[in-house]
Amino acid sequence: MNDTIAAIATPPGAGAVGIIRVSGPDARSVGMALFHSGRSGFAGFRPYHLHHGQLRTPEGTFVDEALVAFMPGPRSFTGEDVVELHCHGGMAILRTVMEQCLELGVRPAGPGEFSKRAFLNGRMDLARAEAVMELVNAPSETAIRLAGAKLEGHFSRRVEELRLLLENLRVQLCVAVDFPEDEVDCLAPAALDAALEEAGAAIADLAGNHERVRHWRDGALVVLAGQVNAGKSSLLNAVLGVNRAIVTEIPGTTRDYLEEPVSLDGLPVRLVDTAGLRDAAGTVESLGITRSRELAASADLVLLVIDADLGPGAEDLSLLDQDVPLLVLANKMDLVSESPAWFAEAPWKDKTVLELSAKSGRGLPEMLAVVRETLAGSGFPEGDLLAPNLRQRDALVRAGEELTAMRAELKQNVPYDVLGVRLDMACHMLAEITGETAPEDVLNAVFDGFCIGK
Ligand SMILES: Nc1nc2c(c(=O)[nH]1)N(C=O)[C@@H](CNc1ccc(C(=O)N[C@@H](CCC(=O)O)C(=O)O)cc1)CN2
Ligand SMILES: Nc1nc2c(ncn2[C@@H]2O[C@H](COP(=O)(O)OP(=O)(O)OP(=O)(O)O)[C@@H](O)[C@H]2O)c(=O)[nH]1
Ligand SMILES: [Mg+2]
Repeated sequence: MNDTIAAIATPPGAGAVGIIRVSGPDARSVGMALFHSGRSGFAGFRPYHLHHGQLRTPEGTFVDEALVAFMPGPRSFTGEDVVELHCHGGMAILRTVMEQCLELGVRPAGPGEFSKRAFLNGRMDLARAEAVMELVNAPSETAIRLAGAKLEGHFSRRVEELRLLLENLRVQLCVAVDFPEDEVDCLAPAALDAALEEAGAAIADLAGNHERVRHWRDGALVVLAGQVNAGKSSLLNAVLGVNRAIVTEIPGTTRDYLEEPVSLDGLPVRLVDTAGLRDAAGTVESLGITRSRELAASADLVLLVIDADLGPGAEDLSLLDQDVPLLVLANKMDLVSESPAWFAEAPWKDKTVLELSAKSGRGLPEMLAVVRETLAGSGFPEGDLLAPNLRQRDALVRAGEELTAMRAELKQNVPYDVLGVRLDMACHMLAEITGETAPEDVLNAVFDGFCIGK
């Protein structure tokens, strides 16, 4: 933490502007060494101001025209001195500037190292650092809102509340151990059990939000499956409004699956077109079909596409055996004059069968509305804005398990001082969420998942 780090903070590729961030004790001097102001009166960086000038090598060779900002610690993103070099956004330029920084003794930052420094310098707690990354990776507007609430600290505050609740209980437990004869103030087993039940429910509720908002946060996996030639790829194209997938009248056109993000009125969906199912297929196609089946099995919703005119086949029936929500799409309705007879036959008569035509677009909006309704129910759960990520959910679950175990042991008259150990453990798990106490391996696991420059 005593050295100075730098990284390209903007994505690779050409852009209008590309930023290199430098953080650490030498940030200012590195900036000063590279920067040359055009102004005669320039006497050094003014904090939080953008200075216009040139970046040059020590030999005086021009590297780029740039804007440079200096933010002195501790009032900076990392809490250390920070210099930002706002260059032109070209990879060669940014690499050259990076090389100049390294010449000056700066070390290239590892993944998440800026955020890790911000955390270690007390600029933000662990859950908020993770929220920054969740914000960057947010696939939808709703995901932005979820990450935003976390970044603002609402989630951390709720976890803190719960931890204080448990710590308060811990104190009462200690008092009861130390003054067993003082019956008035001592925590009776029934009262302890009730308190544990209440805290456990609150923790479980918060943990449950992870799953409740999953579709909104990550996007639901919706898989187009069914026999060859049913019109799966045509439907993908119709939904996207562009000819993304190859469509031909030849059965077995799609071999590899194809995933595209779609927003259904704000609900993010990962729509996947798969290789059509059939028996007699070549090696490549068979491998594709295996993937189709795997995808259908892991989907949040399968859209079973059936050629309305030809009717379902054995492969379509095989998809019904899976324990996955499924809608039947009777495609090519433009080819039939009325609802085909197979609609009324088992097992199809028990299924939701939506009539549509990828060709004419008929029934498409209705189908998308049903898909959205099936996945999202009544809409975004407003009360569930405090959504733990996987790591945070697991910590909550483990804290909850300690409370459950405590209640069982309480029933078996396990002494309070022994129960106290479990309560300590539950508090510790909650403290790991905000990073109040977090072992090095927890921190590394969190920040290693970040990108370089973050
Ligand atoms: N150019 C640039 N844009 C950026 C960032 C950045 O580092 N650089 N950010 C990086 O992720 C995000 C903004 N997050 C930031 C959070 C805190 C501070 C900061 O300097 N805080 C100080 C001073 C606050 C003030 O004076 O208002 C502080 O909290 O004490 C800067 C950026 C998004 N945009
Ligand atoms: N008339 C009509 N033809 C359609 C419709 N949808 C698709 N087709 C035609 O059906 C044929 C197969 O369409 P695809 O979208 O490639 O079918 P697929 O299910 O992706 O086929 P595979 O990739 O082989 O599994 C093409 O000739 C399409 O033009 C429709 O709604 N009406
Ligand atoms: Mg296809």
